[in-house]
Amino acid sequence: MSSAKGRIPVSIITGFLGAGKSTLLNRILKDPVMKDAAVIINEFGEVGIDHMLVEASNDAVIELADGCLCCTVRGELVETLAMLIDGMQTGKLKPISRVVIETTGLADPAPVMQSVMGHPAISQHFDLDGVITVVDAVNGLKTLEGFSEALRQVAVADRLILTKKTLADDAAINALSDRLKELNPRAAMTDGDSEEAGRAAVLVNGLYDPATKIADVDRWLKDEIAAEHDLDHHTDEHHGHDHDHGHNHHDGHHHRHDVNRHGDDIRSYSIIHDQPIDPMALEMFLDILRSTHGEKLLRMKAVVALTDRPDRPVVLHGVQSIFPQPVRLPAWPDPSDRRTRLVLITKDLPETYVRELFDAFTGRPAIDRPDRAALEDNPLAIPGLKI
Ligand SMILES: Nc1nc2c(ncn2[C@@H]2O[C@H](COP(=O)(O)OP(=O)(O)OP(=O)(O)O)[C@@H](O)[C@H]2O)c(=O)[nH]1
Repeated sequence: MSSAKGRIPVSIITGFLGAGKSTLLNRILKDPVMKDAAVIINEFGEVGIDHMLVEASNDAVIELADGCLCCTVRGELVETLAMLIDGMQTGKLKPISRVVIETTGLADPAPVMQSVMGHPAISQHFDLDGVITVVDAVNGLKTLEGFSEALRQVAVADRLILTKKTLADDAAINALSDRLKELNPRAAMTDGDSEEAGRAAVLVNGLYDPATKIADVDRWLKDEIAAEHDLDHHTDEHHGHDHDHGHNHHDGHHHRHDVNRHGDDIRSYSIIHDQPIDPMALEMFLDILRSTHGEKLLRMKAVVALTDRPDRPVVLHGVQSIFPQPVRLPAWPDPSDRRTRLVLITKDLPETYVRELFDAFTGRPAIDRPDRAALEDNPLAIPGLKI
């Protein structure tokens, strides 16, 4: 298992065409903290002018040995990241504190996230810190209705930044905010006009505080925040599946979030389990989920208690079928809360299917459901697999 020590956080700034990504990036680059950051403008091979619009200030750029000032690169992201590692290892580049990638407006962020997380050589050096999605208050709602890329950008975000609020009326802003909370109740929401939006701190959304390298599971999973939202709006939707774990933050731990009203089926929910899990059972659960429905798994984050070392939780995250090597934490960040917590964002994948699969492997019996032994024998035995 890998550790976070010495790894470089990578932030992805995404958002639909014209939402304000470059404007935001320009502001953030003025933060002195960004002086050792590398910026990659991901053009996906298109001829783009975005890189010319980023006013890289002297403080915010990496000096390459050949005198090239700004690491503004088009082309393959993996090659670019590999080039950064090579540059640092050979001393041609000074150490980079952070990488920021700005995607094109039409990008599905998943391949960008996978480039950071899925490549063995790259994921050894870089950690996906988070996805920051810029949403335009004027056009955001329409864009979400018309473009699946925009939906995905919002669904996988760790933070949403709402721009152009001065150009929109309150009713439109409220409608958009509600929709964003439905699609992604766990994302932190930042006002694009605020001072905060222009600070490098908005890029910090990962498991580790880059300064201390200490894991902040609560901030990363944000399941408690989402739970409040769920309880506010969907108190009648909990199904009878809760576990007694001795915490009283909220009554139920399985949060159904129905966002079907626009015809999409993006859901965000968490699974909580209070007993340590057999590592093999976890592996089988993930293997089946990935191999049968990987493309529907927009994002997953988890902290898991395993039976082999229940005192040292394992952290994992994944995008579609790509899961980097899990990280073993030295200890539980909050020793009073040793529950396994999985947060999933899925598209067209019924929540009950994921729950039943998890329950089958973690040994919670049910009369009408195959258990782990039956699934290992025949993974197709799980009901709903043919969805
Ligand atoms: N009023 C207002 N205008 C904004 C704001 N953010 C961006 N803009 C304007 O919106 C336009 C598009 O902004 P960009 O930063 O280029 O947007 P982008 O997302 O990088 O655009 P693409 O790269 O084309 O996808 C520009 O004219 C900006 O000046 C904002 O918060 N308020």
